[in-house]
Amino acid sequence: MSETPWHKKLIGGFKRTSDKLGENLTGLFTKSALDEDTLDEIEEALIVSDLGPGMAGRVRERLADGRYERGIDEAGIRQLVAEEVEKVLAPVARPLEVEAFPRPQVILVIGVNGSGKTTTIAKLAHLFLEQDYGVMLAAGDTFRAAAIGQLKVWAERIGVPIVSGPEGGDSAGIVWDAVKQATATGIDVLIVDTAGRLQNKRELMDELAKIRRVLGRLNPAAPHDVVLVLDATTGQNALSQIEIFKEVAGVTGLVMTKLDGTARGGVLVAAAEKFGLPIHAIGVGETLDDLRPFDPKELAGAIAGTER
Ligand SMILES: Nc1nc2c(ncn2[C@@H]2O[C@H](COP(=O)(O)OP(=O)(O)OP(=O)(O)O)[C@@H](O)[C@H]2O)c(=O)[nH]1
Repeated sequence: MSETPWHKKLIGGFKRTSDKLGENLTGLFTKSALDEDTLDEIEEALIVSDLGPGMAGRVRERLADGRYERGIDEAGIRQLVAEEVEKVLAPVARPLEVEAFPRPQVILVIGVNGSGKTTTIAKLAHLFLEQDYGVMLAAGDTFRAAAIGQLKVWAERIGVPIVSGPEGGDSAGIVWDAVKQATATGIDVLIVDTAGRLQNKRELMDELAKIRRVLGRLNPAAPHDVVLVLDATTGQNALSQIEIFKEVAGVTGLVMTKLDGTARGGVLVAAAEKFGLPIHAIGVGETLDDLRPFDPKELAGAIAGTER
């Protein structure tokens, strides 16, 4: 495996998760036969590591199939976990591709405040710029002046145009202007920030529906992507957010952030297993280079702690 800075970051980012897994498994390794009690404890250790009941059950089954009659050590269990995690992540690992025709491809970014939405938009824009695409941002979260200001700062820093309006302005109107401008200037990707007021489901739903109607009038295929940003440090709460946003916004894919700051990285696997939605990228830090599409094998190794 290559020792790129990203690889180091990935391993470092998931260190807390894999350490926690190790902690939960400590004392369970046995050189004698794996009895029912030990299998129960291993299954439990995987569940409290946020990997989800499905994963825990499968690892247990594999351990119980007789092959490990003479026991298994920590490295052996980690290897099994890595294999099972890779099986779950491989089908959902799907980078965002720019393929809309006519351009621009419109990406709505949704998520609760504080999930890392603004930073993720900047990071995505940076990724697309690296691939030589023309990128524009739209400050569709007009609910808070700070959100507009923050996005403007990012736009300036990475050098992309941004369409914004005043606080309390009509977000659908901003999106309309942005699509017009993006089309006129040959932009490839338009990334739209949206309000994250999950507290008021009705308002949020109405606002997103209005944005969709406006977009649809300019291009029936838009929005091409509806990307939900999730904060991994919220653990199981991230799973209920997927449920709600799927209902109100028709989520097409996920980005999970802050995997560096948490021992709850396992929730990424639980989310993949429960919803099967594409996972476009993961965030393992605050800088622009900290968002990357991921390699399922590499990520599985980082989560299970087989790569250090
Ligand atoms: N450690 C870490 N911090 C992150 C990551 N992504 C975002 N953050 C930080 O999380 C905080 C919130 O991120 P924002 O991008 O402002 O989140 P937001 O969802 O737009 O939140 P509002 O601006 O409150 O709507 C910031 O301090 C970011 O630097 C990540 O992958 N890792």
